[in-house]
Amino acid sequence: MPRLAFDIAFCAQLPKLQGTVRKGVFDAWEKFERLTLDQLFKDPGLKLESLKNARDPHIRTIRIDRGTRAVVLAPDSGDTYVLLRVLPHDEANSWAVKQKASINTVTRAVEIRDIAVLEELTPAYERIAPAPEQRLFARFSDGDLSALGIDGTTLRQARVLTSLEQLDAFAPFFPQDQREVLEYLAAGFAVEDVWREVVAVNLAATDSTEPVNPADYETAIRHTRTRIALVTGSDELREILDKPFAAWRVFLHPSQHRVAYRPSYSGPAQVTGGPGTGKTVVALHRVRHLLGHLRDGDRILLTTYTNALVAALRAGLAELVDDETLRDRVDIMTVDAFAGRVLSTSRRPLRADEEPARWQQAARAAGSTGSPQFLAQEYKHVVLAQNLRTYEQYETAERKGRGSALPVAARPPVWGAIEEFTTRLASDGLRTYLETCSEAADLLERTGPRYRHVVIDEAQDLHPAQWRLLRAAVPMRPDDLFIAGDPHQRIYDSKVSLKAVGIKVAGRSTKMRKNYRSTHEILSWSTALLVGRPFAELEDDARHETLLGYRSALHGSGPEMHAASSLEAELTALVARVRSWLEDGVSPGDIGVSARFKRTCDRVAERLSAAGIPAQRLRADRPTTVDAVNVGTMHSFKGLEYRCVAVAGVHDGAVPFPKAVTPVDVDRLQHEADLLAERCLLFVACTRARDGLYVSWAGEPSPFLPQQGCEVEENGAVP
Ligand SMILES: Nc1ncnc2c1ncn2[C@@H]1O[C@H](COP(=O)(O)OP(=O)(O)OP(=O)(O)O)[C@@H](O)[C@H]1O
Repeated sequence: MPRLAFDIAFCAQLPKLQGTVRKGVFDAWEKFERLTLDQLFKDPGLKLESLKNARDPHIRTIRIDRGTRAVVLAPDSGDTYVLLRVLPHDEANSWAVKQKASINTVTRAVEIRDIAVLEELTPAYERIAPAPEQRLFARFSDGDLSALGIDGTTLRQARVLTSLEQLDAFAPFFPQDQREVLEYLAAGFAVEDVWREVVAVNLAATDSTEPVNPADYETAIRHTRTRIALVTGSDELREILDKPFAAWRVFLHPSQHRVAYRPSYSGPAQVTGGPGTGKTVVALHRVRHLLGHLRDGDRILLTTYTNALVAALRAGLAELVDDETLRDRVDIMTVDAFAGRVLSTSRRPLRADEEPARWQQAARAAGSTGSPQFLAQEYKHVVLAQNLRTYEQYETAERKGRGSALPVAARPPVWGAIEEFTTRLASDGLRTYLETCSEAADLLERTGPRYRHVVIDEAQDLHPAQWRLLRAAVPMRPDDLFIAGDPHQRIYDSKVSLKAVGIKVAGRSTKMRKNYRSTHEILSWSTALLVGRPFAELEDDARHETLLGYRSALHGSGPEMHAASSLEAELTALVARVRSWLEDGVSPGDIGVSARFKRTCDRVAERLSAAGIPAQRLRADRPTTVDAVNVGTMHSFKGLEYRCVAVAGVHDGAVPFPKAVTPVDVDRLQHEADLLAERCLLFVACTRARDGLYVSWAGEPSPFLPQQGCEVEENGAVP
């Protein structure tokens, strides 16, 4: 019986396709289910056409609706066809004639390459290439490359390349598995690592050790589980077409699948990786896996840093686990909310803006000369972080990570101020979030854990007191903690390693390197914001994390910069940018605008609304809306994503925000950590973008932005 399968590149197009086109795809799939191959070829509605001048006779097109066609792989053998792309009529034809399908004899998967473009590019690059020994892949032998699945044609083409930029130019046209191998090698990985990271994970999706038959597409399509979805029923297809989120459910990359669905980990496990590498997706799948093995009475805590992310996780889990009773066995909340629930306290959490005055009072009462900022940091980063309860403990405590000297003789008044601060809070019916976490951890350490598994997303910003609480929430057993995080996205001032809080993940840690969210152009620009800065690992702060091999398979236009002469002019240009995204068919809910300050966000939302563009401030319980542009601070954008993102107000004096950076004379190390956190904040805001990124400022640009080296143009655009 014929079948129509779907290529992952088509799924990536889905969010942008009109409803009528999706319906056309559904109808076409149904015809494949109903008709014989012979009938399909004769069907007047489908028009399964071969193409004149096609580089590969197996690449054909079918009609989807008036003016739209799908390009399909229609092999000679077997009766499974693969829908590769859906495009306007002429574009579909001109793309289709240039493509060639083949079966990778090492990974056993089907690959598609733009053979016409590759053949056109190669001689031009060959002419300007230096001597062979100076080229990009000179250090790899033909044998090594062939063992990794590079075929003769790709080998000739790859051999002319001399730089990463040239590889980037070729990459979108190369066959998919071979492209990945070349990108890993170019990023500095050894042949064995590439085998393990790319080839072996793809092979894991196959079930055969027989020699590969390069003409047997039926088998190869089944083996291409990382890129081709075989849809089993109309409900499944409807779900994929209606909820793009469902698409990655089908296409969980083998490296993600391996981590999420490993039957069991002997202890805490960790997944790290740059923005958009699917850490949240993996964490959600892990919850799904654990749900399948829960014993009676067992529960799971799925926790993260902000309320907006809680809402996103809740929505994500609902997409992934249909059974409501099963979902009810997962508590999804922030760590702070969990602490509040454990303590069931009626004390009100202290607001950040109330803190300095209270520290001032406490210092005065205790005769301490420490500034409110110094005392607050001492309490947070030394006392609470090390869980110090008595002056004797504090007197001898190491102040690791602090950049200010505090001789033992100077400690009594500091301790006095801290005691004064906490006592006054309690008597006024107040509490700090971290104090609550610490007290909740004490309680659980006494009364025992509440969960069988704890899964943590955005783990990089958690404080040691929060870690102590999570550790106490689950017994030390296999599969106790599953941790997802990225040290490059630390935007708060806690810098703690898992090792320091006694959580050992050695041997159970995986790093994701492939970004599924942003285009290569957005990603490389954003990554450059962090280049050259040291990032301590989440696992062990004595070791450094890198973004080596971090890459995106998606291509698109690069970020746009806009320099304005005043805030008014900046807002006018921003409104125009948002309007042009809308005119290009982007829906309002797919657009996010972020800024460093709430007041800038208010101005942006007002200006958009005044221009007749629906705009809404992000709310903790509703991270995105479908019918309005989402406007929020850079902090509130953590963990979210939008098709198009504008980051406004990126001027000197705002990014970094001086008040968020501890002065050097208060604490040198904290000063550096705060500056880095501000830099990461800009990185986080920019990496929320999938297809379009726009960054603007008025006056002097943020020193974090790459040098613009130009005057503000009349229209403000930076060339
Ligand atoms: N295997 C996959 N194939 C296609 N898309 C994927 C895949 N895995 C994840 N995605 C998509 O990539 C995007 C980023 O995923 P996710 O939010 O899990 O990344 P993350 O690593 O948690 O990001 P961040 O750290 O920036 O918050 C999402 O849109 C997700 O649906």
